[in-house]
Amino acid sequence: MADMTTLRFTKGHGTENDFVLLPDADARLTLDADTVRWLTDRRAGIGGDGVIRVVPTSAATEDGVRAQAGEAAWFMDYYNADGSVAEMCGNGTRVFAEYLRREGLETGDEFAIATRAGLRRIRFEGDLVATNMGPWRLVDEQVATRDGFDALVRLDANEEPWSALSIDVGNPHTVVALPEAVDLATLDLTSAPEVSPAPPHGSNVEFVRPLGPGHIAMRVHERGVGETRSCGTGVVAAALATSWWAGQPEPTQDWTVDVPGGRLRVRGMPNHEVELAGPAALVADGTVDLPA
Ligand SMILES: N[C@@H](CCC[C@H](N)C(=O)O)C(=O)O
Repeated sequence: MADMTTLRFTKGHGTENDFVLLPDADARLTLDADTVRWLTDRRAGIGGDGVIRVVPTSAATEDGVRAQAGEAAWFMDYYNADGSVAEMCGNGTRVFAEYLRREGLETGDEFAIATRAGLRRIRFEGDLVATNMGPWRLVDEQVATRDGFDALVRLDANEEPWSALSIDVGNPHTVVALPEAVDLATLDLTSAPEVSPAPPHGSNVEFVRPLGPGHIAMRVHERGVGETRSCGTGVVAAALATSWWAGQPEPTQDWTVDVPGGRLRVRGMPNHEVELAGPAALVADGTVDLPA
């Protein structure tokens, strides 16, 4: 359990991917998996897809995070609902940035935040928050270049697997090109899709349906969570995969990605980087007493 019993929290979401934010300016909070699971429980706790600890970058325990302290004052310490630690969360970056500004911890329209996947640059753009998601890479470039796909995914052991592409955007993703005959809306994502070859650290899995030029719909099964109503890194991976399959390895147009919780924009940037833009909302503040 954490080393204190009453915690302040803020609840926020980005396209209904929802998080419990825990301020920890003094870096006194140690989160274990039980505490995270309890906080994210939608019946017994507060409820959320993940927990974000808001902590000074200089106080992070990981060397790779502390190394970002010169450029980013605050570290987005991210946990999935099952208590596992994740490298990155695209929707989380916007909610985290919105929180930092509301609390006066950052004051400009542009600043950087620290994540386990490296520095992420934030830009406020009207009602939207844009995050430079950094560089991305194909997990198996050789196979992906030759075949367009490098993985197989199935939801049901009795069905034929679907072709997929593995992309790393700071965290692992497997994007499925859904056959036309399959209805995206009625896919059963209640259990984790089977991915082969099995990714060494698991994978978030996205299911994509093209809707028109530069426009796709997506549903996602998140590693460490289950189906969520949005996943920012997943949206980026889905746009990159669709662009790749269309013969455009570096996206030159904006992609609009519809998810059950809303709409996000993906934009190719110089130097093989990609930007994600969308809304961020802080909806509640309170205190919570952790069970003994
Ligand atoms: N919802 C996030 C991704 C959160 C982490 C993910 N479940 C993982 O384990 O990699 C997003 O918006 O990117």
